[in-house]
Order: sequence, then C-alpha cells, then structure tokens
Amino acid sequence: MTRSRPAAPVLECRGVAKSFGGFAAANAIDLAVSEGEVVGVIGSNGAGKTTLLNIVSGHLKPTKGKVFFRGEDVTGVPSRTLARKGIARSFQVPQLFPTLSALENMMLALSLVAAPRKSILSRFDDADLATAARDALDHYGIADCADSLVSELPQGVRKLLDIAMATSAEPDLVLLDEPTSGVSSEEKSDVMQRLADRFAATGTTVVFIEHDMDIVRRYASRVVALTDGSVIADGPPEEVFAHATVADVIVGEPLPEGDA
Ligand SMILES: Nc1ncnc2c1ncn2[C@@H]1O[C@H](COP(=O)(O)OP(=O)(O)OP(=O)(O)O)[C@@H](O)[C@H]1O
Repeated sequence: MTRSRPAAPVLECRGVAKSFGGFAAANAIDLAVSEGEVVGVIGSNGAGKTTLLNIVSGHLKPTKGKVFFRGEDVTGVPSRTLARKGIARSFQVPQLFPTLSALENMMLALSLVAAPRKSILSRFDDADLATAARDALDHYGIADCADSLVSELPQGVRKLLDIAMATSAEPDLVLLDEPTSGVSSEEKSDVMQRLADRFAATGTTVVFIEHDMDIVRRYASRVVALTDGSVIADGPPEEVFAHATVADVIVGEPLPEGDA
C-alpha cells in the first residue's frame, strides 16, 4: 500500500534571523503555516513584524535561516519571482495611481499579470480587461467605486483596491501589512469582513500584521506574537491573548496614531 506524504506547509520559516548592523530585528524565527490558515502577527512597534513579512515576500534577505514555500527553498528569492510562484503582498500604505479610476488601477494590475510587456496605452482599450477588472473589484465588494478616482475614495476602499490589485495573480499565500491601518474605526470591520470573505471563498492562506487586537481576535484563526524579533507565543487567539507578556506588553499598549 502506498502512503501519500503529508503536504508541505504553504509557508515555513526555519531559524530566520535578520540583523541591521549589530541590531537583531528578527531572531531565530520558526513558523509553519498550513493551507487555508489566517495568521495574525502581533507585536509592539519595532518587534520585527514587517521585517518578517519582508523576508517571506523576498523584499529582504535573511541573515540566517531558510524560508520554504510549499516545500521549495525560496530563501533570498526576489519578490517578483515569488509573486510568479504564488506569494502576494500588500504594504501599509496603498500602492495606487491616485489620478486614475479604481477600474483603471485594477486594469493595470491585471494587464501586468496577463501581458507584462504590452504597451500601457493599449491596455485601456481592452473590453475584456475592463470586464475582468470589474469582476475583480466585485470580489472585494467595491465594484460600485469602479469609476471613482482613487484620490476621491475613502481609505478603506483604497486598502481593498490595493489588496485586490496585489492579489490579481490569484496567489496561494497573501501577506498583508496592516490591512486596516489608517482606516476609520467605522470602516475597519467592513474592510476585514470583505477580505475574510474573499480569502475564505478562494481558500487562500493569509498572514497579516495587525495592531487592532479586536480585529485579530475576530479574523485570525491563529496568532503569532513577536517581541524583540522573537516569537513569544503562537497558537489559537484565545491562548495567545492569555499569555502574560502578550497581555501586558502587546495588548496593553495603545494603538498607533491614526489607528484608533
Ligand atoms: N532597513 C533597516 N535598517 C535598520 N534598522 C531597521 C531596518 N528595518 C527595520 N529596522 C529596525 O528593526 C526593528 C524591527 O522593525 P520592523 O519594521 O520589522 O518592526 P514592526 O514590528 O513591523 O514595527 P511597526 O509596528 O512599528 O511597523 C526596528 O527597531 C526597526 O527600527
């Protein structure tokens, strides 16, 4: 009888470390993320959350350790190559063209996936591309904003548009750096609910950094807590939030400016 081997985790970090000069921003991080998990990464300012995401997304090379994507060693592989392999990432500040409409932004993102070398000017005449872009906006519940200029959109819609664009290649693993930062408290839940619905529908594995602990409690299936570049707790939200240092140092601290 042949036995199938268990599937490799979607993401695995083994002993990942990153130093800037003599300063250790990430320290011997071990992390394995399975298919379909939604992992919230929490930690105080400067704990190493973005450094970890940058290493996984190929924006930074680790000083030590290895990163595996579906069992393949991708340590130090550049972000563009990782994007083609199925890892997408959004940044804290949306990467959008403010003088174009939401639809035009989405068309650009989709056309770069479909035909990276095609002229930019020819993209806007493509009816199929416009239809696909409208559908993509609809997946995140923002199709009614298609014709608005990005500069006129509320921050929550900008965040959703940015993530819709970052995920236009239908990645297996999505890394989100503070998907609700700068979003008003009224808009936050709506933004996260739309993201959660979309990623549940596609079965996408998600790792997101978040300072708002209510959002983490509601939307993460698992929480990883970092302090001084090291993982101090990793598990179901209720367990991690019960950890003494997490409760004192991370949950106890106020939200950064603009995130309240
Ligand atoms: N390129 C760099 N050069 C030098 N130090 C850096 C660099 N990038 C990050 N650091 C330092 O590494 C530490 C971790 O930074 P990182 O951005 O990963 O923290 P974070 O947990 O994401 O914080 P925040 O919640 O404020 O975004 C910080 O002390 C930061 O100043």
